[in-house]
Amino acid sequence: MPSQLTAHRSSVLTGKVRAPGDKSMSHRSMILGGMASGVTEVEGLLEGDDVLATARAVEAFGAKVERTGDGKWRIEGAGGFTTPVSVIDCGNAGTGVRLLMGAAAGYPLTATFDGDGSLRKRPMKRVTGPLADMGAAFDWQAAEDRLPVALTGGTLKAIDYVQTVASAQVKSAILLAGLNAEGVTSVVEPEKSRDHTERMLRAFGAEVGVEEMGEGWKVTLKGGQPLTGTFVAVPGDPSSAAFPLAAGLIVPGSEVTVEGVMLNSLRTGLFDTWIEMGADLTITNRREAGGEDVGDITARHSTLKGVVVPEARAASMIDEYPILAATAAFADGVTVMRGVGEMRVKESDRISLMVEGLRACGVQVEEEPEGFIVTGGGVRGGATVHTAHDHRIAMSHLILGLAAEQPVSVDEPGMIATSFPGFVEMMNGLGGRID
Ligand SMILES: O=C(O)C1=C[C@@H](OP(=O)(O)O)[C@@H](O)[C@H](O)C1
Ligand SMILES: C=C(OP(=O)(O)O)C(=O)O
Repeated sequence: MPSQLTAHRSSVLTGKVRAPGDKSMSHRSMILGGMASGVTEVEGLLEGDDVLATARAVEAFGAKVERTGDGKWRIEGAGGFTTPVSVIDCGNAGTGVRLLMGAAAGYPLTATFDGDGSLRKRPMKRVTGPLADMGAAFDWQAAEDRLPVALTGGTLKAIDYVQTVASAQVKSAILLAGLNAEGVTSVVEPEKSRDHTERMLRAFGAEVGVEEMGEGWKVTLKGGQPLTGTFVAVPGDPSSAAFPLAAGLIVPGSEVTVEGVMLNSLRTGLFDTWIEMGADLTITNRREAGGEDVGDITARHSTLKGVVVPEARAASMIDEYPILAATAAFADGVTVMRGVGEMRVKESDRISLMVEGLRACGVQVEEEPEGFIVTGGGVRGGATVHTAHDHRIAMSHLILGLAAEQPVSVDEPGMIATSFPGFVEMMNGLGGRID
């Protein structure tokens, strides 16, 4: 991958593509496969750097992990994790490290978790706090709340945990630890976050309870339930499908179809928002695959208008605000994105980097502590955008560049491979010009 990539104004994008496998489900299939007894076969796994780091981690914890074909993996779990011989390096993946810490906490082992420069800046206490309440011990190696950290797991007690901000990573870490805790663990969320852990736990043979509570829910899990290896078919990632679809919406004359996209309603907030903005987005061939709703999505070039995104929708599209902001730059009027303070603790401070990048491209943007407001109406481009090691910041600005007046460049494009290997080839195959 070159040290910089540049997107040029492109004429028309057309064609059908398949999104890479869902990142959330791919991490979970590896981790649950490693915790389970017996063989788990996975199809459609996202072979991005984040998930490959999780695969290596699961192997280090004692499972046999083998690639058997394109996106096809076989995991032979040992029915639990054992002490690894070296540091567990989770690379760039918040999901990987947080879920792995939860999974590891319930076994009698010691492990040190680390990650790259971006992951070392992200808060970990949101997960280690509740895990410590359950009985795990944490020793911060450099600074409190930051990787690297050494975990000592063992006998855990169930907790009842009430989240203030909905986070699937926190919920999942607690549930995975709860699997090996004494008693019934519960997690209450103010709004519903993605439920892939709950669904996959059931597929591996565990019972998971769900009780509706206002806008959110309470998830319960009894400790001591064994997991048995199973078959997991991973559908296409809606968070990745968002990029070619966005290009279809903003490049005049375009029609882009992404096939096999997961349509779990806890992941589709962006598509709802685009439709409210007037996007010509159609879903066909709805079906069920791998325990999830799946469909093909077609995006045609559209005249978009600005909207106020409901704050309650944040959890269902938290990773999609950067690409929403890029499309909002081409809309008529103002798009208001609030209640998204969590964006500041992702691979980068995504609010501040989107504000900086869009402004450099001539877009009017206002920054708020927990959100940002984009005034659309055309994009000049003609800038090199700093991505701070963040794949979604890089891809969002490259898509913006396909419809901007002047080219848009991004630094550190190698990070795109964490979630979307083949992104550039896919976009160019549709008729885009990224080089
Ligand atoms: O559980 C998951 O797979 C994820 C949860 C989200 O994070 P939070 O739980 O921190 O909101 C999301 O941003 C991340 O990309 C994937
Ligand atoms: C936030 C993301 O991932 P993670 O938290 O796993 O690093 C993302 O992919 O946008």
